[in-house]
Amino acid sequence: MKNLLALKPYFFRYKQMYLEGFFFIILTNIFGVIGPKFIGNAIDAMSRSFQLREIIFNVGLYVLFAALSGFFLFLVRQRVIVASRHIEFDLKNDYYNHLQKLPRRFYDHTGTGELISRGTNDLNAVREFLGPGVMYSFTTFFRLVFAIIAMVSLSPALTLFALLPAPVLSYSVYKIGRSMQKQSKSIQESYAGITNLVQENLSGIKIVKSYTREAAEIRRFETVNRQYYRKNLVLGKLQALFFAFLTTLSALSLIPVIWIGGINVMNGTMTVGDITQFIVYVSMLSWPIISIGWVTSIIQKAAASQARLTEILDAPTTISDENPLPDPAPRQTNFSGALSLHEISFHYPNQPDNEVLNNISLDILPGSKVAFVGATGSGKTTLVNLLPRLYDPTKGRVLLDGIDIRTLSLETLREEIGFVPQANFLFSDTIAHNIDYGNRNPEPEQIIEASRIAMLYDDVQDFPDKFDTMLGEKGINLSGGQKQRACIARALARKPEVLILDDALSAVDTATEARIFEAMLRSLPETTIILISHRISTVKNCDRIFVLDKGTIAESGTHEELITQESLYAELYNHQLLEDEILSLS
Ligand SMILES: Nc1ncnc2c1ncn2[C@@H]1O[C@H](COP(=O)(O)OP(=O)(O)OP(=O)(O)O)[C@@H](O)[C@H]1O
Repeated sequence: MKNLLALKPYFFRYKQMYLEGFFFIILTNIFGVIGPKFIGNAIDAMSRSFQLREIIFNVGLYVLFAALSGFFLFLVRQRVIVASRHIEFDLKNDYYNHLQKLPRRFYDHTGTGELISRGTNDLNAVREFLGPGVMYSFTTFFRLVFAIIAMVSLSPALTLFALLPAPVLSYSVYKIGRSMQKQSKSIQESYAGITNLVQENLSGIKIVKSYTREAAEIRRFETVNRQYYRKNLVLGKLQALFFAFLTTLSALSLIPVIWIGGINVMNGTMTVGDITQFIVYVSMLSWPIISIGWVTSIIQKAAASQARLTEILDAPTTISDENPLPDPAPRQTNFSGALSLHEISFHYPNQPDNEVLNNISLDILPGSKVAFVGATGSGKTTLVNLLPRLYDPTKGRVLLDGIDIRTLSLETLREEIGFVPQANFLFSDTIAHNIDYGNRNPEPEQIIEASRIAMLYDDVQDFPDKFDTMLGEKGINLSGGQKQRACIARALARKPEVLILDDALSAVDTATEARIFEAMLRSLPETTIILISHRISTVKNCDRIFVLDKGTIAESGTHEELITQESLYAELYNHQLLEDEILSLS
């Protein structure tokens, strides 16, 4: 239950609507409970002498009160249900905003399907509480209070008999409701599993097809879908039992009323009209009594869902919040792009025993072009991920122009760094929009210049709508190399001081990669460029090359210096020379 306290600020934001809603709940119930009095009067008028005018008058009043009750019920829904829709809108926005701010490491261990399911299913469960849950809780309370007052005024003893089955009814509803809620929770989890599987399958559909795994994927889907279907069948059975049980029990509760009420009429202590009125109250009460259990299960379901949402909403948003330094450096606008790594060590949060980087120290001069090479898994990507603070080092410091990057705002830092990761991504949008993605005020010249440097410009000229050509689902598909060059253009369009290219041209052949990089190095004399590549031909013109081996810097120097050392780099170089020779012979 205390999970729901997280919703307090939202309730306060719409308190006016909720307060008006509560006021209308009181009014709808007052009119609803007074109405049956006129039915009683009309029946008594019939049994005394058939006074048509009196009957019409009472029936008219009953209709008027029923209409007033209905009118205020309309206003209740207009306030409470509408307020819950407002909160749902705000919650959805807050959830999505939060997802955007969560650090990269959060996504390492949380499935996309899981996040989608929480943002839809769980959020719906919370919305049900904020709307129908709140509305029925208060309606139940006031309906019970007013109806019982009216019943006691007619006959306290009969009221007692009428209410005898109420605790059993409510408790049973609560118990069945709990089983239903458990089942719903398990269904939500299954649904999250299905969403995850579909999302993953569709993202990797090209792999599925190239490995002809369609049949296996269909079987995998069928298995989880069957689980989901079976769980829903169980829930269906529980619901069927629930409603059958309720109808029977509420009908049974009329037996003592008719029995004792009949005796009272025969004794002359009550009129037929009184009994009729009483029976209307008893049937009027059966829904509020049932809804005590129903509302309880809505509240429990919402509490469980809110806990799942809070888990995400409480995850620290920016990486800087996790590790703030005491005195943030003043914002600096002109960085030169000098980088220093001081005794950096790093392990991934989920693998504390696997030191991926070990006590690395190095300096990168402003405007210099450096490269990291090394065997796969040696830690190159991990190392460059520390520069825009996708992760923070577990030990040591990274300095940009002598300033510890943890003291800069993430926005300032990331504005200075253009990053082209290994796994690139383009949106289903125009080429121009994809290139100016990171810019606030994109200029067409900037897009053209960036695409020229990334050697994409000529390719774009061949597309039907040039830079306005749509990509992806609604447009054309780029080749692997074109995609990579578009991603490089995107990073360049921001005019960063530091440009990181992590195996960014692996999809083009060796000669083209070397040619593109050489041109890029020449076009950006002032930009600090950090290259990661497996190809020596690409990195050999860099000012400095660092060779990583099992998370440490094994060697560093220029290409000429390193090949004379006859160590790792030289070995890699000779190996690639040999490969090239074999290729040229074949
Ligand atoms: N998110 C992660 N969580 C846990 N371990 C990781 C994660 N990412 C990478 N690793 C591990 O860190 C080590 C270094 O990986 P990294 O990607 O930095 O190597 P790399 O030198 O860039 O390799 P490659 O040349 O294949 O890209 C590997 O052992 C890898 O399994």
